[in-house]
Amino acid sequence: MGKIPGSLLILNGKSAGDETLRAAIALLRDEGMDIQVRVTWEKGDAGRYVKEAQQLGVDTVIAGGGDGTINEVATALVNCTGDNIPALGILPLGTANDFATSAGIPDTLEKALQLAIVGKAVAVDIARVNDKTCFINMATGGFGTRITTETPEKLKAALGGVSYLIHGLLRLDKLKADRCEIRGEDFQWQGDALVMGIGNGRQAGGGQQLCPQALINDGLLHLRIFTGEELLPALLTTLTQPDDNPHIIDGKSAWFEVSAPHEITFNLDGEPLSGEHFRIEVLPNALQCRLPPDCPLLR
Ligand SMILES: Nc1ncnc2c1ncn2[C@@H]1O[C@H](COP(=O)(O)OP(=O)(O)OP(=O)(O)O)[C@@H](O)[C@H]1O
Ligand SMILES: [Mg+2]
Repeated sequence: MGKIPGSLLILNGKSAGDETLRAAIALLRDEGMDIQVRVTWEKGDAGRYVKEAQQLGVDTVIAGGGDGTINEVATALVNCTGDNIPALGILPLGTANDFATSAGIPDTLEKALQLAIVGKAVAVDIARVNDKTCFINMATGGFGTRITTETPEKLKAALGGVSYLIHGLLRLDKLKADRCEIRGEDFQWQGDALVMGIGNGRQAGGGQQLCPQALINDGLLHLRIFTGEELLPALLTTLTQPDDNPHIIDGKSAWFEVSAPHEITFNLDGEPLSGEHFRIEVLPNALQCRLPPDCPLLR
């Protein structure tokens, strides 16, 4: 015990049958690495395994899955108390993998595993909504929300990240702007939002760069609102020419408050949360994460 720092991989059950992963782990174990694996079945499992990981005294908890799995593991790490809190490693095995992709996590399984175990841990921020639910990557509301929450599992499996966009376009008739009011430090806006992204990270919805300047260790959240009366022209121009676009409003703040006269749904790292009022705040340096040295999300 103790000579090589241990890791506990929390693997989303959707990827439990991955033979390449089995082989990669066997290889690392042959090289002397101590890796334990736990498989999730439903929400809540990852949180319990993080507690176990802390009791085991491992140095790293690896989130093996998509943005939702990273979210659950990161949230549980932030809620850990004590001084032997493991660092977060990321093994992208989800559909969109927006956080991992924008953080520059290698896309081969072996390299990602290696980085997750021996990469340098740096302090990163997380965001918390209404003092309860966390997101490490992004909160999206409006149009983007409908895309992700309504994308059926089968379409996701068949098309990967692209399915979010295609599925969204197929449902254009159902989309409408969401009326809301948003406040932050030196920021206030009221109107109809088509899509709004509040980012600790940069991209969501399978590659949509909603907060292209966001950094995960600057103590700030970046906000981008896409506005417009007519949906299709606004959507096409906003996605294709982000600069000097009258339909785009940007903001930056350590916190944002979003209020709507009726229930709106935010999508936090791919998981929905509905309500009429949201206070979203950044928790600076909330956890340690093993990231590539040239990670574009670090300042
Ligand atoms: N064995 C399992 N089978 C199906 N779903 C699971 C299983 N274990 C956990 N989950 C659920 O999977 C969701 C998280 O999935 P995750 O986000 O990691 O993958 P994804 O949605 O395919 O990827 P991405 O978010 O990157 O598109 C959570 O809601 C969690 O409760
Ligand atoms: Mg997900």
